[in-house]
Amino acid sequence: MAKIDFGGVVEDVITLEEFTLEKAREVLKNEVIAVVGYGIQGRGQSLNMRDNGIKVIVGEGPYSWNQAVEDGFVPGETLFSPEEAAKRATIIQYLLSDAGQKEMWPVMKNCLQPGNALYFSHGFSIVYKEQTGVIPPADIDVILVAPKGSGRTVRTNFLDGSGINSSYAVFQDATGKALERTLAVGIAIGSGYLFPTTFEKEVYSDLTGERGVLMGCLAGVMEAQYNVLRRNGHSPSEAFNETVEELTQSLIRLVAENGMDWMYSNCSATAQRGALDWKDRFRDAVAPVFDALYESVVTGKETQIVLDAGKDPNYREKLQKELEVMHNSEMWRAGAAVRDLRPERRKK
Ligand SMILES: NC(=O)C1=CN([C@@H]2O[C@H](COP(=O)(O)OP(=O)(O)OC[C@H]3O[C@@H](n4cnc5c(N)ncnc54)[C@H](O)[C@@H]3O)[C@@H](O)[C@H]2O)C=CC1
Ligand SMILES: CC(=O)[C@](C)(O)C(=O)O
Ligand SMILES: [Mg+2]
Ligand SMILES: [Mg+2]
Repeated sequence: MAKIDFGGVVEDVITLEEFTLEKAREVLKNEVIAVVGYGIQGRGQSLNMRDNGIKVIVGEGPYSWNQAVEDGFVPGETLFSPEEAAKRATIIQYLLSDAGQKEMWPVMKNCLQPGNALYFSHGFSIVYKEQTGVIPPADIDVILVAPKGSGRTVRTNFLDGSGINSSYAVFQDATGKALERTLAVGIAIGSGYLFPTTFEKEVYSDLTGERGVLMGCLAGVMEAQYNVLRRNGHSPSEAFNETVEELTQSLIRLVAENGMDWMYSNCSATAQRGALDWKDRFRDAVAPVFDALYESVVTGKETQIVLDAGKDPNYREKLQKELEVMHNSEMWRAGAAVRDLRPERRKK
């Protein structure tokens, strides 16, 4: 394992150089991998494995069956019902939605043979077992590889050669081969490197991150700034440009490239002075919200909300409506018009 110094803390990382794709193929050569759930992650991970020369079958219900067929999975050969796929496999990648994993568990647990590996991309089902009832038998491996990105990017980064990083963990090692299997599948699904975690650490950090900076907080602070500009007489295009477009088209790219101070040092002295002065005020204003969020994650309130929502047969429809409200808001309609004006889009 490579030892990498992360800001003064030395951590282990598995790189592609030490666990090569050839090694992953060797480890997996006698395994049959079933991806159960052809959603955003299931699709990205199974297509990458197939392209990497790994034997993979898909288990899916009516929801994304046609998508799997379109992607070249053949009913009765490489595409089955979730139950049938799980029965045929030695490594079962359980990639139904987290609520779906709970619902299907009574069926799924009867499909598992001694020596199988049950694989997750999230610690949800295992860590919140009191809520989900997902308690695997003792004679199988229970492993995790969690790509740190959308399943859509798991696929597009693979196709453009950039890869994605993932965390990995072993919860239960029944065969003595759990770690080797984990790393092999991690590389096979297209991870550029893998860093160790536990199921618990993964789920706590993931639920916090997506509710926080990555999605919830991001959308919230953008709305707040857009609204203040609009209330003070700025046009939608000006408010959107100053809140979102400049971030995604310019400044966040500099952060991605070389860090926050790099972005700051490529902005004006005026901007730097003000941003440095306001940064701590924003940090301190949201800190209590982040404390409340972490608490809500650890106590299981967040996962319970997700599971309760999943029980509602009309939930998908309701979720779609909520996203439509966002889509149809002035801010994001202004955004669509701004995006259409990007020079590279107008050329097409
Ligand atoms: N979406 C993402 O990019 C990421 C997802 N994950 C994790 O990967 C796993 C899969 O997530 P997604 O791909 O987002 O899932 P998803 O929400 O797209 O659902 C995947 C599939 O589950 C099936 N499904 C949903 N509810 C079901 C039910 N009640 N019974 C039977 N099947 C049902 C559907 O057929 C769907 O195709 C989850 O554990 C998630 O937390 C991890 C990293 C990122
Ligand atoms: C993409 C990802 O890793 C998330 C945001 O945690 C998720 O989709 O659950
Ligand atoms: Mg995540
Ligand atoms: Mg997540």
